Amino acid sequence: MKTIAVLPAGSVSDEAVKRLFAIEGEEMNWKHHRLIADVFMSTVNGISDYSVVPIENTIEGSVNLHVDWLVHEVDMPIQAEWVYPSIQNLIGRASEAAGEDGGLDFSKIKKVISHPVAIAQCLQFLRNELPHAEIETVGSTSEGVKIVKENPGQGWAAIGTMTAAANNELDVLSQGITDHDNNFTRFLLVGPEPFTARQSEAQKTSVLITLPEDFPGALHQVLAAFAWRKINLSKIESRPTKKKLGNYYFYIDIEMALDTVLLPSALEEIEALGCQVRILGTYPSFTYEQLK
Ligand SMILES: O=C(O)C(=O)Cc1ccccc1
Repeated sequence: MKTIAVLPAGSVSDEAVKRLFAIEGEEMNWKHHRLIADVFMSTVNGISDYSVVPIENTIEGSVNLHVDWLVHEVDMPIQAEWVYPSIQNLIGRASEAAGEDGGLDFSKIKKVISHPVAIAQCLQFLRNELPHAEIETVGSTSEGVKIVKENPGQGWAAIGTMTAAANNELDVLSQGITDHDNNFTRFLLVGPEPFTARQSEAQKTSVLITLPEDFPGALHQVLAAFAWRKINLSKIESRPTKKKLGNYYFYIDIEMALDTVLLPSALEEIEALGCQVRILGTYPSFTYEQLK
């Protein structure tokens, strides 16, 4: 039985990983952690086999804190990626937000608590509907819902999943409040062993490339090494190396497994240019449709 470290029950991550492992005959042991740092450390310390990391969102783009953990704090390969919709809801007590006319009056909600990514997904809603409310960030959406549950009578609300609302016996004050439809999150499964519970034709490899200093056109040559081999890149993003202001590495997702001849030769060519190449993993990629 595999042990999986993930944010608390009822979080988007928890719902998402249960979808990935909804396979007949697979039994899992879940370890819930309040903070993403502890989710990572659980596998680093050998307590869990895999950690679940929300890495990118349709609205927000990369979750930089999580990318940085993956790159700077731990050295664990990515073993799978999958996509899961993140549907957010305003959760609280209808009795605390009751208007004079019997409907809901959001002006009675004094504070909204949630994960920063969930707040970012609902900014317009918050601006339009609860402009007066204080915003508080916590380690996960489900933690916010739990805090609301434990503090009745305060006029507090949380942004979270329907599962978290049900788990905590709270009311859904507004359903589906993200500013854009089609709001999906890409999750990574990281850990020492390959993920073999499901197969996918789509394979990806993620690498970090650091360019040599004082080499005009280096990025162009890196991209050329992929381009002339017709290797598809699905993402390229620069992030600070944290060593010196203005120094960056490139985080690149390649739509190909590392076992094909083409990709190792492209990476060799890039190293020959004087670039540093670090492989973050080569792994299967699952769409939401594949997991339904
Ligand atoms: O806080 C959660 O529920 C998470 O799993 C992190 C998150 C938050 C918002 C969108 C996707 C993941």
